[in-house]
This record gives sequence, C-alpha cells and structure tokens, in this order.
Amino acid sequence: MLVSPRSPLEYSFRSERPVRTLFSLLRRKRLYYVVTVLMLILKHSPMWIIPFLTARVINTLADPKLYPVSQLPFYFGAVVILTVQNVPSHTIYISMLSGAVRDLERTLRSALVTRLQHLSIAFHDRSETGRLQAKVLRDVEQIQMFCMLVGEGGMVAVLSFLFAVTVTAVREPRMLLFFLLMVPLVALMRTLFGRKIQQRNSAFRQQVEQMSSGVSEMLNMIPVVRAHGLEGEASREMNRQFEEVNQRGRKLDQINALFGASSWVTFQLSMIVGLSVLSWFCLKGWIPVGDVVLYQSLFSMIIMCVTQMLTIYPQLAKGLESVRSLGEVLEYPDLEHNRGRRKVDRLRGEVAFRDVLFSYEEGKAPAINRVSLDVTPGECIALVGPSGGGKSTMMQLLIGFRRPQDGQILIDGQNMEELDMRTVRRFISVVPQETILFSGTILENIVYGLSDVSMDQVNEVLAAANLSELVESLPEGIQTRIGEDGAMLSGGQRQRIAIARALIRNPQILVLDEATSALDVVSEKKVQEAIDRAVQNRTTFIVAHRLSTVRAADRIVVMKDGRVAEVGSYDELMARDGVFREMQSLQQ
Ligand SMILES: Nc1ncnc2c1ncn2[C@@H]1O[C@H](COP(=O)(O)OP(=O)(O)OP(=O)(O)O)[C@@H](O)[C@H]1O
Repeated sequence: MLVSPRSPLEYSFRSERPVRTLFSLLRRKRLYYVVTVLMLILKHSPMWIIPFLTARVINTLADPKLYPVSQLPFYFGAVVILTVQNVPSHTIYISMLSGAVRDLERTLRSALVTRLQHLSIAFHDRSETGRLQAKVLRDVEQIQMFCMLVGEGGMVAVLSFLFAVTVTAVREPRMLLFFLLMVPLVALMRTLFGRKIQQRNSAFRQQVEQMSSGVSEMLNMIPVVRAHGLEGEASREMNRQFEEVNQRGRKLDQINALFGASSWVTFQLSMIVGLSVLSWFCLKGWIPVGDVVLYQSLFSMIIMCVTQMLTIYPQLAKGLESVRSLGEVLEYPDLEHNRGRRKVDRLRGEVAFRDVLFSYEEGKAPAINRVSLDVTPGECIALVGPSGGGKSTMMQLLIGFRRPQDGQILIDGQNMEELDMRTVRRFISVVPQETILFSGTILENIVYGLSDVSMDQVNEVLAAANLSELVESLPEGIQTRIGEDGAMLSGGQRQRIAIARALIRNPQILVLDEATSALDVVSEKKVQEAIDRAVQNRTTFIVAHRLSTVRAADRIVVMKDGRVAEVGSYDELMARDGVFREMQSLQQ
C-alpha cells in the first residue's frame, strides 16, 4: 500500500539516528566538505603557528647566542604571510560551508513540502498547520544553524583543543597536567551558570511567544472588543503581558551580565595562575622566556575551546531534536498510493457506492455504515440530513480523501482502489463550504492551477457563475485584486468565484458543499442560478441546505447516523412521513 513518490533523501532519513542521518544527508556535497575542512585548517593555521614564532622571536631577543638574529626577518615575514592568507582561505571556507549547508536546507524543505503534498488527508486533519509550518521553517533553520555551528565554531574548537593538548604533551607534559587540572574548574562554572541561563532563557521565550499570540488574538478581536466597549480591559491585559516580558527580560539580562563578568574574571584568574606557574618553570630554568608566551597561548586556547564546546552543546541538542521532528513528516507512512494504478483519461461520471463502511477511528461508531448508492452520469444528487449524519464523509470518500474500510466505490464501473486518483481528480471539481481564496486577481483565483485557459472559456464560466455583472462593474475588471483571502468580496461573491473555479475545469463530476451561512435574498438567488447552470451536463453531488437546491435535484439522499435513511425526488419524499418531511417542516 505504501508505494509513494519518495526522494532518495527520505530513504536515508532515520530520525532515531539523527547524527547518522545528518552525515548521510551531508554526503551529497562531500567535495564541499573536504574543501571546507582543508580551508578551515589553512585559515586557522596562524592561530596555531604564530605563538611558536612569537616564542622564537622572544627567545632570540633574550638569548641571541641560542638562535641567530638573522632569522628574525624570516619569522616576521612568515607571520605576515600566514595572516594575510586568511582573507582568501576564510572566504573560500565560508562559501564552501554555506554552499553545502544551504543546499541541505533547501533539500530538506523541498523534501518536506513534497511529502506533505502526498501525505493523506487524514494525516493533515490530525496535524496542526502551525506545527507543520514550524517544521518546514523553524526546524530546518535549526538544522542549518546546527551545521553552520559545527562547521565553524565546533570544528575549530575540537581541532584547536587537540592541537594544544598534543603540542603541550609532547613538549612539556608537566604543563599539560596543570592545564588539565584547570579545565574542569572552568567547565564546572560554565555548566552551573549555563543551566540557570537556559531556564531563564526558555521562560523568557515562552513569555514572548505568549505575548505574540496575545497580540495576534487582540488584533483579531478588535471588532468584538469595540462592539462590547471592552477597549480598556483589552489594553490592560496586553499591558500585563508586556510587563511580564519586561520582568523576565530584565532577569535574563541580569544573569547574563553576572555570567559574562564571572566568566571573564575566571578566565583572567586562570590565566594569571597559569602565568605564575609558567614563570616558576622559567625561573627554575626548565623553559626559556619565549616558551612562557607559547604555553600561555596554548593554555588560553584550551580554555577557550572548552568554553566554546560547552556553549555549542545545547545548540547541538536542539539541532538533533529538529532532525527527529522532521522525521514525523518524512517517515510518516500514511501516503496516498497511486503508483502503478490505472490512469483515467476520460470519465462519464457514473458513481456507485457498494456497501461502504468507514469509520474515522478504529473501534468508533462508523461515520458511514454500509451505504449503497448508484448514481447515473449527469444526475444531480442532493445530500441532506441532520448534522453529523455523514454527508461530508460521503464526499470525502468519493474524491478519495478517505478510503473505505469495507465495501467499494466504483467510478465508471471501476473500483476506485485500482485507479490513479490523481488522474480521476482531473475530472472532479469540488466547491468546499468555506471558499479558500488567495490575494491575487479574480482571474488568478479562477484559473488557479491551469496554464492554458482561453479568455473565451473564462468569460463562459464567469457567465455561468453569475459573475459577469460584478466583473464588468469593477474598474479593473477580471484583473481586480481581491485582497487577502478575498477580503473585498461578499459571501455570495466568494461562493460564485469558487463555482467559477470549479467550472473552468469542465468537470465530469462536481461536488458542491453549500455554505450554511445565510445569504440575503438577492445573493442567494444569484448563487442558486450559478448552481443551476453548474449542474448541467455533469454528475453533481450537492451537500444541500437551501430548499431551492433540494427541489432542483434529481434525487435527494437523506443521510442519518451514517446510513441512507431515505432516497427519492422532492415530491416523493414530501409525500412520505419521514425524516425529510420533518426536516423541511422545521425549516419553513
Ligand atoms: N476528521 C474527523 N475525525 C473524526 N471524526 C469525524 C471527523 N469528521 C467527521 N467526523 C465524525 O463523523 C460523523 C459524520 O460527520 P460528517 O461531517 O460527515 O457529517 P455531516 O452530515 O457532513 O455533518 P454537517 O452537516 O454538520 O457538516 C460525525 O459523527 C462526526 O463527528
């Protein structure tokens, strides 16, 4: 069942092994990484070599008999060359690192979006949009930052630490012993403060997030607040949140200041202790004067590397957590399966439900309970019934968003399970209850997703959807921008645009979920006229609420508790003393 459009990236993605997953993802740009590491070593080499050269210069000056003074220009020249080469090597290093990491970022986002497009509607129902959005944006950004951090600070810290420890171990093991005694002290202090700062940081972040959702809620609520005269309360509530952010922010700044100063003092004190030990070594004659500078540099390198690694560590944990978070999408198995199934290049519009059983969750009462229904091409079926009766679920089954647990749905006599639903859906249009519009022009909203549509076709559907008059009255006509989510349009106009969008595809099957919100008489009449035209020459299913729609349907199917309670024409059902007549008498 789970054959799917999987990218190679998804095959190598194992969220239970985040580090291995990252390595396998980074392998795509192996050459970039090799060059990055080489350039890193080259660009950073002055930091490692200059202390040796400085020591040599000082030793030469202190005891010219030991080292020839004539070599001094060579040392200075070497320092200059080493320093200047940092410009090209650093530039190449960053462009290679960024090239590889940005490629990873783009690949991950694109894999996520492709996967999200193919995951089942059931998955999307269960997932909050905000959480999915955070995965595509924030989690990928965390992974990108993680890789940059490892590539920049992390690698330098590890390499420098190994370099300093090895050099000291080889040249002066007694000094290494002293260094390794000091390191845990610095690390301990860092860890203790780090935990406290992290707590304050996350409290502050939560407060800021709460404030930001508070602000957006406040903006949405402005008309309600104004209508109830609650402006004062609304402002007070926001001020309370601002005050909380202010308090937490100040606490965070204080602890950061204390930590910053303490770190600096600890570092300087450890340097002074290091210097006094080195001075003692020098006075004893164990090391020359210049080596005091050398070991002092190596010591400061070790302390800085340890500090750097401890700073990076929490970010690493976050990055790995983000890899796991992406796994929830990239490894989720519930994909719509189409590969290898029969493609459809034409449809007559015959639909049959055969003993269809469907429940949203295992063990729960079925939303569709053994329903059978035969619909001939061109027929108009109105689905009516009490709320929760199963009308929308029937439509979701018809368009293949949900799959029956038992029974069959046949389209043109072919079992839907054997058809490539992507090809079937080219012949099905859906007008949902809530019209979804985007902030383009009327034309863009109507032809959405189609590339070669003639203006004649557009004018035809405008007329069919009763939109010609509206479009002509606008100064920019069909090129008028309709604002975010069609904010400039009335409810009836939005519905008619949705109908036009459905009709432009000239579907063989039309599914129309009528909006329940009441329209004024004129709007309702216009929408109804549009529907009347839309149903011609195609099989139509309308989840109907309006009496006029119900009347015009060839057959009315009354759904109750997941079953078909009654089927018949308007007159037939009204003649019966059943659910439909009761519903109609309540509506009038
Ligand atoms: N996504 C879902 N997850 C779980 N249960 C659901 C889901 N959608 C609908 N249901 C349940 O399935 C049953 C049928 O719901 P459905 O939406 O098909 O009814 P309806 O007749 O279209 O109702 P309405 O007229 O209110 O839209 C109801 O009991 C409903 O609670």
